[in-house]
Amino acid sequence: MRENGRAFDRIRLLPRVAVDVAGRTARTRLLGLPVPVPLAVAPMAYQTWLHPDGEVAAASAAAVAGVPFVVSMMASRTVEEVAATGAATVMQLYWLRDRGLFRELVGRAEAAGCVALMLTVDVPLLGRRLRDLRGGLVRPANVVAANLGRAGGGLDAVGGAGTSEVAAHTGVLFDPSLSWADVAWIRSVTRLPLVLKGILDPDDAALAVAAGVDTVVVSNHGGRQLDGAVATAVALPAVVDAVDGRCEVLVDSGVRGGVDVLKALALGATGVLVGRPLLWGLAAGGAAGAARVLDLIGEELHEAMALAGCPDVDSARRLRTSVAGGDR
Ligand SMILES: Cc1cc2nc3c(=O)[nH]c(=O)nc-3n(C[C@H](O)[C@H](O)[C@H](O)COP(=O)(O)O)c2cc1C
Ligand SMILES: O=C(O)C(=O)c1ccccc1
Repeated sequence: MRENGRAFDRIRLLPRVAVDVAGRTARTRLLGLPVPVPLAVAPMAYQTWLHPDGEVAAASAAAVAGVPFVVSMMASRTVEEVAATGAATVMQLYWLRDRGLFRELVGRAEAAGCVALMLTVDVPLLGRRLRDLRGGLVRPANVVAANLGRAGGGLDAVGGAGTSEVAAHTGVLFDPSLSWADVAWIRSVTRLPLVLKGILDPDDAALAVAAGVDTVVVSNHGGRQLDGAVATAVALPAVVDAVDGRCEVLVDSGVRGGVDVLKALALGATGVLVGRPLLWGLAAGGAAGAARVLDLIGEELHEAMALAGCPDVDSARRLRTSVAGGDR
C-alpha cells in the first residue's frame, strides 16, 4: 500500500514549454464514453459504513463531475439505486460460487442501464488484513451487500481467529477457481463492454486482450491483496506495451491528486480509477464532500497540464518521464 504512493512520487515528468495551453482540455474517452477528465470512481464495498446515503451519495458526486461510477458487487445500495443518480454506472463483479446469482447480477446490470461490467480478478480470496483482524472487523447491521439478497447479510458465526467477518463472508461467496475459460464464458453471456480489474503482469494483459476484454485495470487493489505486489506505477508501462493499443488501460492504487493522473497518462494509461480519496470525501461531507474531491483532482490535473505544456490528453500521453533514484 505504501509503495503505491512512493512509486507515483518517484516518477519525474519532463515538462514541455512554449506550447499554447490557453485553451487546454482534459476531455477524452474512457470506458467507451466521453468524459471531462480521464478518471472514474473505483468500486468500493459498503459505503453506507461511511455515510448513511453511501453509494447513492458517491454516485451523485460522480454524476455532477460527469465521470463514471463503478458500483461494487458488495455495495450497500442497489445497482438500480446507483444508476438512478444519473451517473454512468459500471457494475463490478466478483466470480461467485453461485453461478445463478452471478448470471442474475449481469442481467440486472444490463437492465439498470450499466455502461460496462468490471470483473475483479485479484480476489480469489480476501487478503489477510492484520488491522481488520486486530480490530475484529464486523459489519454493522445496516451494512449489507444490497445486491445479493439473502446472501448479502451478516454471518452469525464469525470465521474464527484468523478471519474477519468480512473475509469469512467473501469466502463463502467468492469462487477461487476463476480461470480464463470462465472469463471467456462471461464475455459470451453479455454484450456490455468487459473490464478486467487487477492486472499486473503484461502476459495477463495479453491474455485479457485475447479473451476479448475491452479494458484492463492495472491494479494491486490499493495494496489490500498480495502484500509485496509490485506498485502500479512500476507495472503500468509493460502492460501498456503488451496491450499495444488493443484495449484501454486504466490504472489505480495510490492516485491521490491531479499530478498523479498526469503521471499515469505520461506512463501510457488511458485514465485512472480513484479509490480511497472518494471515501474520505464521502465520510467528511457526503455527496458534496465526494464531489469536492473529484473537483480538486480535476483542477489539479488542469493546472499540471498547463505547467507541463499539455493542451490535451493526447499530448499528456506523449510526455517523457524518468524515475528518481531514491526518496528525497
Ligand atoms: C474500502 C475499500 C473497499 C474496496 N472494495 C472493492 C470492491 O468491492 N471491489 C473491487 O473490485 N475493489 C475494491 N476495492 C479496491 C478499489 O477498487 C481500488 O482498486 C483501490 O482502492 C485503489 O487504490 P486507492 O484506494 O489507493 O486509490 C476496495 C478498496 C477499498 C479501500
Ligand atoms: O475490501 C476490499 O478491498 C474488497 O474488495 C472487498 C470485497 C468484498 C467485501 C468487502 C470488501
